Amino acid sequence: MGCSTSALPNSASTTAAPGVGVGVGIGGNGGGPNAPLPPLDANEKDGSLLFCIKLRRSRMRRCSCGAVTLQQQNGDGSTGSATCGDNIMCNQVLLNPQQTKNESDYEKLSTGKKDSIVTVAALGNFTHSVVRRATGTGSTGTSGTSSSGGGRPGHRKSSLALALTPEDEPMDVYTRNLMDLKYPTVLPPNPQLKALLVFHKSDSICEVVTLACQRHQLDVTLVKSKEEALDTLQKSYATAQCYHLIIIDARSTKGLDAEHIARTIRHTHGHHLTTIIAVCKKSFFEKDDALIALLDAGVNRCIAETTNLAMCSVELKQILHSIIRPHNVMSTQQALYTALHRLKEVVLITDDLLRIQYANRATERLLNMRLDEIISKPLADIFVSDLSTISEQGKSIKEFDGILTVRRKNQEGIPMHVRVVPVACIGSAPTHLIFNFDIPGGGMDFIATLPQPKEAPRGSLHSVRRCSFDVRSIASDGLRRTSLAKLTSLPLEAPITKENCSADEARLIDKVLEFLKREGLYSPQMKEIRTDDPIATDLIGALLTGPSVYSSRRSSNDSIIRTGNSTRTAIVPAKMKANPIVMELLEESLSWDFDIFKLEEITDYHPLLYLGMEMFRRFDVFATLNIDENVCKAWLAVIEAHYHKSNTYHNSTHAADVMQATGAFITQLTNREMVMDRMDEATALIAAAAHDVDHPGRSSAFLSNSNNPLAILYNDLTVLENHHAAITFKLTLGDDKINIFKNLDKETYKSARSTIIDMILATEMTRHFEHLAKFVSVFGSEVEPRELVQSEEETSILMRRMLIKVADVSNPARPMQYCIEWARRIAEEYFMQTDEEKQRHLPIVMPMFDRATCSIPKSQIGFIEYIIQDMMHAWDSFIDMPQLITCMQINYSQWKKYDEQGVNTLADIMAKQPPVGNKPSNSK
Ligand SMILES: Nc1ncnc2c1ncn2[C@@H]1O[C@@H]2COP(=O)(O)O[C@H]2[C@H]1O
Repeated sequence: MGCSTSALPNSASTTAAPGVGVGVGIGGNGGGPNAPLPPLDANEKDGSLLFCIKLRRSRMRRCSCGAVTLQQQNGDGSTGSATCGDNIMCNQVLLNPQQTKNESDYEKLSTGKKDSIVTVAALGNFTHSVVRRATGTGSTGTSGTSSSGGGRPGHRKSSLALALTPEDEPMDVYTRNLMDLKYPTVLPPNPQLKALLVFHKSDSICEVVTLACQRHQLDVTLVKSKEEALDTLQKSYATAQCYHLIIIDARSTKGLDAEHIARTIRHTHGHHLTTIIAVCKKSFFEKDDALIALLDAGVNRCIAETTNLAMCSVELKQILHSIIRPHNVMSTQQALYTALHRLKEVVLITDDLLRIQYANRATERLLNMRLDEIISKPLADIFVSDLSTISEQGKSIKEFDGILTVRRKNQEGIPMHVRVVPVACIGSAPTHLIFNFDIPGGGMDFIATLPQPKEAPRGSLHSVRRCSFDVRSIASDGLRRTSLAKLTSLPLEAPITKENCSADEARLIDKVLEFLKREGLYSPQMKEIRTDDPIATDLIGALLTGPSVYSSRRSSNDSIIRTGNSTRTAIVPAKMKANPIVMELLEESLSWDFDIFKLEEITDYHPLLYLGMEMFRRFDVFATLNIDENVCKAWLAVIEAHYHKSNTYHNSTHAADVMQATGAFITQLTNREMVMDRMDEATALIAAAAHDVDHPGRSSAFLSNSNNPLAILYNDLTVLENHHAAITFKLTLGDDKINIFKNLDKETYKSARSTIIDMILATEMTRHFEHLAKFVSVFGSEVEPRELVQSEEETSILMRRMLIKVADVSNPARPMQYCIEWARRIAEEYFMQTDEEKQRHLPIVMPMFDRATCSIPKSQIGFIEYIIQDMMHAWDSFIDMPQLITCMQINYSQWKKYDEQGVNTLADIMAKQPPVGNKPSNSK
């Protein structure tokens, strides 16, 4: 007789009968009473499998961490307690707290007669030796039996069932079938294990350790110093390899400082789950201080030196089973946490006292708070509703399901459908409560940070909700239905249109159109520039036209670009977080009415550094690039230092402003479930931060007209943007301390670089209409985007280009007070260019931008009408940010009013403004 075993993989069901005979059955395949254990397959070796095990109670003990472990059967027949291996996961755990279905498991174990036998279903990494020790059977004494009835034909049997001798007492049977396993686990990785041996010299001990590793098929690398060890680890990290086991010679501090090495490794990124073993002198085990110091430094286990290969091999085997394998299992938690974090649904976990222990990204968005503002807070702080029912139900392990009102940071209350699931991680009382939020009716509109104007007609947000970023479906679904009319009515068209033709011909024409589009046939004359409006003509002409217009004019050999000064020193404020005013302001850093000028002021003209770090943090850029925060900080500081403070407009505040808009757009895209992946977000933010770096405060046309070396270098083509992109990479790659890309693998780096360059080049205004028209024709078309462009990647490129373009010139769509300040800054910069052109007798690129005569309102009206308006409508239709349109319209009306009132000069306009730094009037 024996146990019937599970019919399905990774699970077991038992129907153990009283008085079962000695038996070890695997997969329900009958073995004779003395049949040897069949070998475990790969899954069984490394996976977390459900085992059905019958055990004598007296051989079990409860470990201090709450798990039930085995009592070991020593070779001499005595028993010893199985210990809780490394305080992370119990050694030879039979039932660990997370794996028990309910508390009765433990009760059954602890209350039955001392020597009765229980059958437990345990999820773990058991091996034959563990099982043998559990049952007290040696390799010869075990025999396999299994019931024939338990397994379903056709299914792989992977559970291991054990039973004790027939003379054992009747069993207090606890039966568990596979359905009891409520939550499936993620199978851990099953890698080829690699060991790094750090031995000062290759003596006999080192040799034995090496042989023992090889005996267990470990791939061994031997190094002789701390530096070599760290270098090897660094290299392995960069090539996505890893060492699972590091064995350090700790016998003497003369050769190697094992404690220091262990501590350094433990603090190195990616090594929190690496198993570190110290080989110590036997004498160390007589007093504990040296060993404890090693363990405190992060060593998992200290083993005694030996020249006996068998002993060393057994020791290593134990380490493989009891530490490395559980570590592998634990590493899979990262996958679960990532899934949880990326979930669109709001998930929040509290402890039993309702203090928040975990919140995913969706929670941050819902509450409009950062993680560090959420974690550890009492739940009552974020709920308006009374939580006593939840507490009560939680205590009695009952789920709660009801409507509660949650309070966002701005005190706005939102009624939410909340489900609360209590979980007991240790013992029987719930230790944690899992909160899952829904909006009644399913809407997610609460996430919008600014009020939506009533007049903006919108399709339901549901219509554009997607599980992942899929530009094609966005275009074919929400965008097309809600805003197609608006988009297609834009005065932008492909050069050829299809009329009166068959569907096949139309498709062919579309293909041809796309081909033509890529040849850059969209031209600046797509919108006629009114000749009676000289300011608009000047500005728009200068922005949209390439250098040829001016190339025939006279030039000068002077250069305005300061060359040879590529290593500006960047000052990184030591304690960025220390300034509470900055921190408070940055809390709003994703709002469209964010006050960038105040940030400029309170950071002493380092807005890019502060805003940049905030954006990098909010969008997990450190993790995405696998880079230390300090490298990012240094990078931002250097990039910021290469923006020219003397420019009134193209300085680091503009870069920070564009980065802020980029962050706001990414958030809005995510809110509408058009999710960019993490690398897309990171590259977009990097491109935004660097897109105008080292801008000389003069236009490309000016550089061409003045024979500036950059214009010569880039043949008058896209001069500034080429320079911004090139210097970004020159600076970044030129100094390891700021190289934010250094940990990316080759392919990822290549792709990130190409995206960043493409985005920076897209900010060039001479191709403005080309980019806009492509965007509109792809995202506003009746035709599926896939038929218009070659790949999803191309569609995504069009979207990213438009994102940075809109961010770059979003100032006319900012709240009025900011819009006016930006207009002042750009006008001042244009005036300075005109001043210099006059002074140096260069062609005057925008004669109307003369400080003595210029009408600022007219220039802004022209800029909005010709450049901004269509683009904002197209972008708003795509991402649904009606506040862009609202602000733009208010600003436009204001410029019109100023124009009518004859308020023209900068001085007139500024006299009418409240000082910047106060909240704008049209932001809410
Ligand atoms: N408010 C504005 N008024 C006029 N021109 C602007 C305004 N904002 C941006 N621009 C121009 O648009 C250009 C976009 O690319 P750049 O940042 O290189 O340079 C910018 C300015 O020349």
